[in-house]
Amino acid sequence: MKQAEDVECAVEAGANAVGFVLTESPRQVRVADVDLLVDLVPPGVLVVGVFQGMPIAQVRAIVAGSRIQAVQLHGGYAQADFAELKDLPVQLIRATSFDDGEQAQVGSHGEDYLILDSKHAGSGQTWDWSPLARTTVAGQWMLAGGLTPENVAEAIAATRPWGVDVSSGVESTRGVKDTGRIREFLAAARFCAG
Ligand SMILES: O=C(O)c1ccccc1NCC(=O)[C@H](O)[C@H](O)COP(=O)(O)O
Repeated sequence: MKQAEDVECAVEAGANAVGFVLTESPRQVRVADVDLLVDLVPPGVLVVGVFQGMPIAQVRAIVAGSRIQAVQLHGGYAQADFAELKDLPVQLIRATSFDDGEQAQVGSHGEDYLILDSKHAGSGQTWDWSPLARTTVAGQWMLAGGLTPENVAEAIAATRPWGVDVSSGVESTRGVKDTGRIREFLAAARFCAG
């Protein structure tokens, strides 16, 4: 999220977490801006910093000097990278793509949460979730990748995730969030959660 009104909308609509992309992207936010936006996030809603391809020492330096409460690492971060952050007072989220037959395991890299995503983070591309319907992934894992207000209920019913994560599906154009779609997405997802 980049705009105050988007953060406020997500919080009001019942999001459990809000994410800030700190990696090169049309959605990138400066660390200083995250610090301002965090003031809009009440206790109980997790403030997530999203990273990809950044050396772990740099991730660590950014996180240590911020009010980020959880670090979401996309792509090829190794177990050793997660270990580098273990002493920080943050939760760790590992985001990876899922291939049929793979043993997806929450915590295998030392993470607290796992995101099963498309091969292209933040692209809005859907992927074949059907193998997940035949697999039990234990623990706190989230489905992501091409979710929208229109398909999130079906995706939850098919894969039974612990949570869901969305970016493109609640935008009007790439990098521009749409508060109406944020509300619609959260209403649909929360309805499924019961
Ligand atoms: O959003 C980005 O530009 C981005 C860049 C680099 C790493 C991660 C990024 N975003 C992550 C996400 O938006 C979500 O966690 C996830 O990939 C789902 O994205 P989407 O398919 O757009 O809903």
